[in-house]
Formats: sequence, C-alpha cells, structure tokens
Amino acid sequence: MIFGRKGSDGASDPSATALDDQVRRAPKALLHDHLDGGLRPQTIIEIADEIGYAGLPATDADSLGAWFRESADSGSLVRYLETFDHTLAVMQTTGGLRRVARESVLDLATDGVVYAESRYAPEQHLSQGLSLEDVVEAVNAGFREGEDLAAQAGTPIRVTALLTAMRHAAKSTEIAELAVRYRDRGVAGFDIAGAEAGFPPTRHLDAFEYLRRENAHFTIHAGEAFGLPSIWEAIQWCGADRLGHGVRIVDDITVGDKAFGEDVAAAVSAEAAEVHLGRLAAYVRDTRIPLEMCPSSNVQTGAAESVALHPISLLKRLRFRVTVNTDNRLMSGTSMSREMGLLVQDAGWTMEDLRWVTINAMKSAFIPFEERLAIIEGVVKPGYAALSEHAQA
Ligand SMILES: O=c1[nH]cnc2c1ncn2[C@H]1C[C@H](O)[C@@H](CO)O1
Ligand SMILES: [Zn+2]
Repeated sequence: MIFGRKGSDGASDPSATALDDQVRRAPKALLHDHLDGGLRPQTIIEIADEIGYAGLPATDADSLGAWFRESADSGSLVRYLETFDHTLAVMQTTGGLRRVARESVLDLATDGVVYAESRYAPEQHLSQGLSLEDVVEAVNAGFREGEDLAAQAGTPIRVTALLTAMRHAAKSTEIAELAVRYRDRGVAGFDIAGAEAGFPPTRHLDAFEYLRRENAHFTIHAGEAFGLPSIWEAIQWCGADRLGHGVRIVDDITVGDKAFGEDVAAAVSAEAAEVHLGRLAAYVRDTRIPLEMCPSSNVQTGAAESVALHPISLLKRLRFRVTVNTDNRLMSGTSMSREMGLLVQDAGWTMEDLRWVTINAMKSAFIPFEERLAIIEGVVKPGYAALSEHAQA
C-alpha cells in the first residue's frame, strides 16, 4: 500500500487500496529526479564491493536504505546533501553509471512513469579518471538499455537527461557547453543544484547567457533553502525556463490579511479568503513558469512543514503551473506514486488533480513540442480515461 492507511479496526481500508492501485496505474510524468539520489540500496552495496569502497554506513540493503532516509531527515539542505557522498562514490566508473542509469529507468517505469527527465552533475563523476563525455555517454547507454527493457516488459517510458552544474563550483559554463553538445543525443537541458544559501544563481550568469544564445533549455534550483531573492534572480536575471522547487514563492502571497508563513494551515485551507499575489508571484503565475515541486524532499530539508501543509496545494488552487516530483527517491524513500498518494491522502487531492499536474509536467518538458503533445494525447489522456472508466464499471 502506498499510503499505509488502515481502517479503525486496524485492517487495510479497501477503498484506500483501490485508490493506491489507481495512482500506481495512472501514467505519470517526472521533471525533477536526481540520478544520484535514486539508487537501489542493494546496488550501492554491490558496486561498493566491486570497486573496494569501504565507506558505506551499513552493509545490508534495508539498513542502508533506512540510513539514507534518516540522515536526509535533518531539516537542513546542507546535511541532506552530505548523504550523496556515498551514492557518488559508486558512480565513478562507466559500469557503475550505466547500471545505475538502467535501473533508475526500470524503477520509474515499474511505478507507471511514462516520461522522465533525470538530472545529475557530470563534474561529480570524474574522480576515477572518466572524462565529462565518458560520463554522459555511460549514463545515456544505461538510459537506452532501461528504455528497451521497460518496453519489453510492457511498461514503455521515455527518459532524457538534464546536466546539472554544482552552484558552489565553477564549472557551469563547461557543463552548459556539454549540454548543448549533447542536445540531440539524450540531453534535454541544464540545471544548477547544491547548497542554495550563499550561492545565488547569478554566480553562473555566463552559463545562462550562453544557453540562451544557444536557444537551450534550463531550470534552476531556487526558492528551496533560500527565499524570494533567489527566485527573482533565477527568473529575471538568469532567464530560467522552470524553477526547481520554487516553494518559497508563497512568501510573496498573502491569504486573508496574513502572509502565508504566519498561518500556514489557514492559508492552505481557507478557500474563500481573499488572496493577494505580489509582483513576483503574479509574474510566475501569469507567465506560466513551471514549478517542479517535491513535497517529501521539502519536508525533509525543512522547506515545508508537512505534505498536508505544503504550499503546493495553495499554488494548485491558484492555478500556478504546478508539477509533482520525487527529487531523490532514495533519500526520501519515495516514488511518484507515493508522492501523489500522499497528496491524495494528506492534502485532499483528487485523481483529476493528478491528471492536471501530469499534463502540466508534459507541457513543461524540455523535449520538442510535438513529442510532448504525442505523450499527452497518446498516453496521458487515454491512460486517465481508462482509469475513470474502470472506476465507474
Ligand atoms: O533538493 C536539492 N536541492 C539542491 N541540490 C540538490 C537537491 N537534491 C540533490 N541535489 C544535488 C546533490 C546531487 O549530487 C546533485 C546532482 O544531482 O544535486
Ligand atoms: Zn533537486
């Protein structure tokens, strides 16, 4: 069961199980998923063994999975990011990268994801002598293998890569050039990630200006651990097509006469209250800038109190271009079905809401327009129509 919901007698609630099943079978689109945040614990153990990495904090898969979830649950983005040392350690060879990429595609496909953009930072995979190109090609090979195996298993999926540059480092222009070089070979765009406070996106203005001159797509992690100035720079200085997280845009919204943060519960639930959008929030909504929101990750890093009180529900109600994402499936012990299931269970979302965010995600994808449309019309809409027919039967 996705939600872990029980009836009052402690038995599984059959209606909850039916809903879990619907969510799992619904076609899903994922824009924000880190390749190095989605490894299978058993794979980490096996590759560590092969390459002689002795630094893992646990030696069986269950304990290792629990270690990642607990360590990432600190309320601090900086501490959350420290857990990646162990996943990165086993992603330094072409074999390791290829296996991790292949398995991530299979795991997403099994979960009902039909389109995914998977991001990783090539500069973090060079410690054993690989070149940036070796890294991209090994990951691409893994993605293609995963797609072939998923199609054979009857769960077709399309996966493309986003190349991330780390915001504390100084390689963003090099990585942006790499993304453009591979844009017709498995790479759909660019991103910056890492600790946000102290590393504003404008540090990487050269990279963004280059990408814009090349008509290339990019998203920026902004408004997660730092607030409105980061979002404003990402959009108005850097020209981001999308925002990674962007949850703190609610700092520019008042509900009734209170700022969002003053009374979060009231802001999320007060449907009748008058809402006022500041100029930045209005710009983001009016220009349909997609928000790649990741509820469980935000609860772990302290960017949101809970899934029930996550700003995503207010932003959905206000018709921002909201999407639902996993961020790091390993660190959050999550999947797209689980994130969506939690929104249904804890925040009152409906299947229609899930269909809406899925179409939002496909509209916001970095692949060409006609390919997005083909997935919306050929996969997402018919998939949801079949679910509702099944529910009515
Ligand atoms: O949520 C996040 N915020 C900022 N940086 C992140 C987040 N999740 C993962 N990262 C970092 C750690 C990874 O090593 C890197 C590339 O995927 O991106
Ligand atoms: Zn992220």
